[in-house]
Amino acid sequence: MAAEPQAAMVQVGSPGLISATEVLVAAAAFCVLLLLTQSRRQRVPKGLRSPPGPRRLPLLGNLLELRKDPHLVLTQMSRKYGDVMEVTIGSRPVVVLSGLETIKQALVRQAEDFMGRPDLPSFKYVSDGLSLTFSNEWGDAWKARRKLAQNALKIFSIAASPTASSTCLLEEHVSSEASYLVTKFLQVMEEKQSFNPNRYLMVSVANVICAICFGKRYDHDDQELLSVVNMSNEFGDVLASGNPSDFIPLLRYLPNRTMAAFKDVNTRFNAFIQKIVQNHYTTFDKDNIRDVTDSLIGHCQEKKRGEDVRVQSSDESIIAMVSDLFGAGFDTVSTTLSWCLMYAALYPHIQKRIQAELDQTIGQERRPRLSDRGTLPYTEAFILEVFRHSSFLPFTIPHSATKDTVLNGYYIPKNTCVFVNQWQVNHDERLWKDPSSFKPERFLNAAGTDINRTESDKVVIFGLGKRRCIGESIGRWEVFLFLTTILQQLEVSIAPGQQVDSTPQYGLTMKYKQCECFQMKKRFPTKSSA
Ligand code: HEM
Repeated sequence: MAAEPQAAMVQVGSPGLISATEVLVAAAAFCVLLLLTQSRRQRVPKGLRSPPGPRRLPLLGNLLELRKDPHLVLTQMSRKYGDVMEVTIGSRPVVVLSGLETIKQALVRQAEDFMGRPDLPSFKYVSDGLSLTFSNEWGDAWKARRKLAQNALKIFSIAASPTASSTCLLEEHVSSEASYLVTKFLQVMEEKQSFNPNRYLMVSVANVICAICFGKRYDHDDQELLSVVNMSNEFGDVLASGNPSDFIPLLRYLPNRTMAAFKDVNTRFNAFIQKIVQNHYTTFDKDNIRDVTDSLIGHCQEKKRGEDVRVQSSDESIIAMVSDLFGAGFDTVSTTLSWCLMYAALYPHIQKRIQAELDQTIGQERRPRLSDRGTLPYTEAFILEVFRHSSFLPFTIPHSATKDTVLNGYYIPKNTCVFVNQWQVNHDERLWKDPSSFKPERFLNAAGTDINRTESDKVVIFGLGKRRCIGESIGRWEVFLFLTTILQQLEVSIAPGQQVDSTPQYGLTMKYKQCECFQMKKRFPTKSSA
């Protein structure tokens, strides 16, 4: 017997079901959308093509396919459609870039064309739309603000310390936080059989960026700081590439708990930063610039007196810049370190090799220094492999085309949203032998004595080009110093009988499922902590 046609299910006029008018309106809306999509496609200039991509459903586009682990799904699709492909999320076309060479072509060689940010609704909530990172602004004023933030950050982190020229402020902050962290881990181990180190990692790393930006540190039990660092997951869920609420306009008008929670998180986060910045304004002394916040306030006041209106920064934009640096500065570094500890625990033989290198090069008489970088090739190779294998930032923050442009022969109209798949590059079989295996030695030269720079340059985790992370050096240095300080003193393992699930959970930064399953043990009896 033939199946009943779908339309027969619609009981015209009966209460609670779809009325004939509604069916007609829906059909009309569908046709308009279809026409809009068609007209978009017809706008491709003669001789050019739109990027290829999978078939899409009306209204939803490819949303259903991208619901879970979009970085993996898009990697799979790129094998079929190539390094420049187009998917549709809701009704919005998104160009997805894969392949190291294609990504370099877009973000480095055609940097101006691809340096924009899309006007996604969630991005507008961050710092009330003034964020350096998420606002869809990239003109001269924005470039000047990015430079300003970069300079302030450099002066209060990696530039030589004014008190001790052989070191820098970052080294001072990280060394003391890392030593405190080791003591804290050991204290917790005295009370528990096993524990979750990530809470302590997050506070220690947050304290480093707090010291740089605000000139202050918090206690590990400080409730205010804990509530702020705990917001990072809520940020990461909404700001991750492909969040449906950003792409389906209808969802914005429905009661939407994720977006409501996101607004609330932003309000609380802004209030935290605003309070600190206000306090800096009250105690500001132009002859004693204490930290990044002071430096930005000083610049703002100077510009108000000066005539260079083009790069003037408002007080609100200062709060936004500080929020960006603080937000970007702790979640990324603490997530890297939490992956480092997970890999060290999962691969004890690799951990032992790092410790042998540390013992041989540094010994136990002194703590690791930044100047030890370059003398610890295996440790450096391990960190590179953690970046590559976890690819915990699977996509950069979404980009957008700043003008109509052409990439690899494909036409990409102005304002197209662009996803850059870092995970794909770091697992591309064309670039890596056995990409799913965790093997730090892939980054060593044949003699095992140095990093093979050709290999290390293929890892993409900080983005590339004009939007490349402005905290890259700080991030790399912090990870090195925290990790070496921890592994020099402690043996990290998974408690016997405990199950760990190290599957990354999709987000702006991917984390593994938190567990109270780590054990740490002192490697040597206490010696000097010089
Ligand atoms: C391991 C540590 C880190 C990683 C893996 C990382 C990675 C990234 C990535 C992938 C982006 C986006 C690039 C793009 O959209 O193309 C980014 C942007 C950014 N990062 Fe980082 N980051 C790290 C640490 C830091 C630190 C420590 C800071 C500040 C202290 C920082 C500040 C920023 C800022 C302000 C942006 C926005 C740049 C822009 O939009 O122009 N990051 N980072």
